[in-house]
Amino acid sequence: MKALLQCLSHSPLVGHVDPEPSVLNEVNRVIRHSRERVNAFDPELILLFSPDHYNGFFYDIMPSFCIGTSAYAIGDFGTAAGHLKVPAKLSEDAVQYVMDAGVDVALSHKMQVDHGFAQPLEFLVGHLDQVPVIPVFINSVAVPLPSFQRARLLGDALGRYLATLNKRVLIIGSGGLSHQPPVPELATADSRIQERLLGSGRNLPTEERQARTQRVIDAAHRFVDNQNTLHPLNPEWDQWFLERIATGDLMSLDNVSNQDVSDKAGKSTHEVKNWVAAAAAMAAFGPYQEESRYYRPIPEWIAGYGALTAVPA
Ligand SMILES: O=C(O)CCc1cccc(O)c1O
Ligand SMILES: [Fe+2]
Repeated sequence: MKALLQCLSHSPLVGHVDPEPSVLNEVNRVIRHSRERVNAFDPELILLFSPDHYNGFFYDIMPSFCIGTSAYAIGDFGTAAGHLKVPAKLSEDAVQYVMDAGVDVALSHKMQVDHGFAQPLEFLVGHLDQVPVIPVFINSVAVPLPSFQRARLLGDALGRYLATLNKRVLIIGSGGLSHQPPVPELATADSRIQERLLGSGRNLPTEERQARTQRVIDAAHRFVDNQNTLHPLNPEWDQWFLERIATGDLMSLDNVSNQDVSDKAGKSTHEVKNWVAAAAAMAAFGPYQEESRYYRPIPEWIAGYGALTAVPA
């Protein structure tokens, strides 16, 4: 087997605001099962699609997509900090391949990433530097956003690139599903936060980092008490989306409009484009089939929380 697809929601609230033990145990079993699956597959290379939450990408220059030849995780919310093990030459070749395929992806020789990248690596392989990983950023919060179709085409091009390498590749899509945590927006932020979104947030002083973390934690507690304090989770939308990914029905997602997703499922739901890109990359190896699926709305984590594993058909 040449490729394994693992899509997984992330939330930095894991360990900070947890659901009741029965739910937490259930999710931990799902994650453990996925980790065992990954371990059995024994990947030689990981292709990791993830968003960022104004920790590494800002409005000074905001690309739709970016591939890193080197990446450093900041360790927000207590997630793993440090350098990812990035195969620089393969990442750079991937950029060229994707450009030749018609998707003008950005490149970073010094990519700063957050829990979106670190959490799935921790959960699925244990460490940031365990297995070589090509990190791919998809802008999922800073409007204007790329479309579902472009995310699919990015994934397809990267999948075709990977298929030339003749390696066992684990393809990870990190993020989603329906959710809208309190991420600031440039249009409505006060001038201090605007400065942050324009780039000064790249290296937040400790107290500001703590305040930012606490603000999200407080919002999660309020959301658990009253699910109208943020955009409600949307299990129906999530299930519909999961079915599209599970069945490889990716083209039909091309017609999903960004406005519709924000309205129905919340503004951070665009993170699911990382699942779309990952699934498209998997499909470049040939037809795939779902192996396992999990879903549960978890207000404590401000997340429609899902996991989906697929293997070649
Ligand atoms: O870092 C932030 O400010 C937002 C964090 C955040 C919260 C809940 C679910 C997520 O998927 C997420 O990324
Ligand atoms: Fe996120």
